[in-house]
Amino acid sequence: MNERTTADLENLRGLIDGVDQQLIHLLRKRLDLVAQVGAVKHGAGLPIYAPQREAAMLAKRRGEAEKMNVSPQLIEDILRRLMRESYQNEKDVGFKQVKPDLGHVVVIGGEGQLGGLFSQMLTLSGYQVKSLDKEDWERADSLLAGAGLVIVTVPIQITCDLIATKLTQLPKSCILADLTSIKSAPMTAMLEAHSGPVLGLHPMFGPDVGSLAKQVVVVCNGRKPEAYQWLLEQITIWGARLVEAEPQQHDKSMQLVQAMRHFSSFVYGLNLCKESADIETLLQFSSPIYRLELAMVGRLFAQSPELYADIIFSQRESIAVISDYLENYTQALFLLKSGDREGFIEQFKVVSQWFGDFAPQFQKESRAMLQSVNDMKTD
Ligand SMILES: O=C(O)C(=O)C[C@]1(C(=O)O)C=C[C@@H](O)C=C1
Repeated sequence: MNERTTADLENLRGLIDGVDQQLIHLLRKRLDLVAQVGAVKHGAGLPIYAPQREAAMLAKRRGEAEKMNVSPQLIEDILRRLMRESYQNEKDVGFKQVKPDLGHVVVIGGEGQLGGLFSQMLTLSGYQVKSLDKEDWERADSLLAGAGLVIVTVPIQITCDLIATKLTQLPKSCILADLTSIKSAPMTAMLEAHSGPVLGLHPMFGPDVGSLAKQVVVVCNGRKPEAYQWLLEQITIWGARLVEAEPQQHDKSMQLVQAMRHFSSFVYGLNLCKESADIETLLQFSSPIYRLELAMVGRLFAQSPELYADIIFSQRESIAVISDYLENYTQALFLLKSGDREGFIEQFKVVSQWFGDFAPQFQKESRAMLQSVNDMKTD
């Protein structure tokens, strides 16, 4: 680089630094305003996530950006990232307490990760939360006495047994709820053990989400829904979206969404391990989609094996779903072994048609994800 080029670059980079510094000031200003919005919402009991406001704001900013020859997608990406920050910050202000006269809440398994998250959200909403874990059963009677809500969030294999043996003497008006990732068996157990209000919940997210904004919670109505409407409202104020489902319908979907998905990720990892694949090399040659896929599989093995075993082994019906997958794999492999390229293309077209409009929609969504993966690269 000659001296002139160096000087020009230095000058321009100095100006860019100035603009970026102004951005930081603007971000600070926005965060302060969002904190004020958070306080107003907290007072009024309004949900942290305001989809209509977001849609209207994004549409306006996109239009304004376009007029100034700035990519509309760029401003949308930036604002979406900023709003993620808003959810996090608004959460820390706390939430309106929908049911101040509830009495205390007992979270059975409160020291677990998901139990901890719900305990935190309830505490941020002004409830008195007591945790009942393995070592606390001796004092269970005193912990449970006068409870307005009991939430069960223990490993799946012990959930039903625990409900049936330990939760038969709850106060009549107490709400009994669970967060188990299957719903039929725990719902039956809860309805048998307790004659008061019963509610099945399945949070469709892991405990590491920063906030509940936009996250989905599946709701299975058990008994006396009028008694627990406040809890559903409370969860909505935390920003989550509620999706009602019948327990059987939910469990059937979970065989595909969870058991089959996690099982095939497990086998993917197992295969890489048995093939002694060199991850460093794989990453070196990886396209963003491969890196993302590897990250999705790899993240499984950073978590608890017991948790995944519980999810995969929780429904015997999953075996049929996973066996079907194996059958389809075998048939597809046969196409390859027999050199049936035409057969493969035929099958591909059938599946494309079946995906319909979702295929291009998923392509668009994944493009944004892949670009983020690429942005994260540092070497
Ligand atoms: O306007 C609000 O209600 C806000 O909470 C602020 C804000 C934002 O960051 O602009 C954040 C979350 C909402 O979903 C919508 C917008």
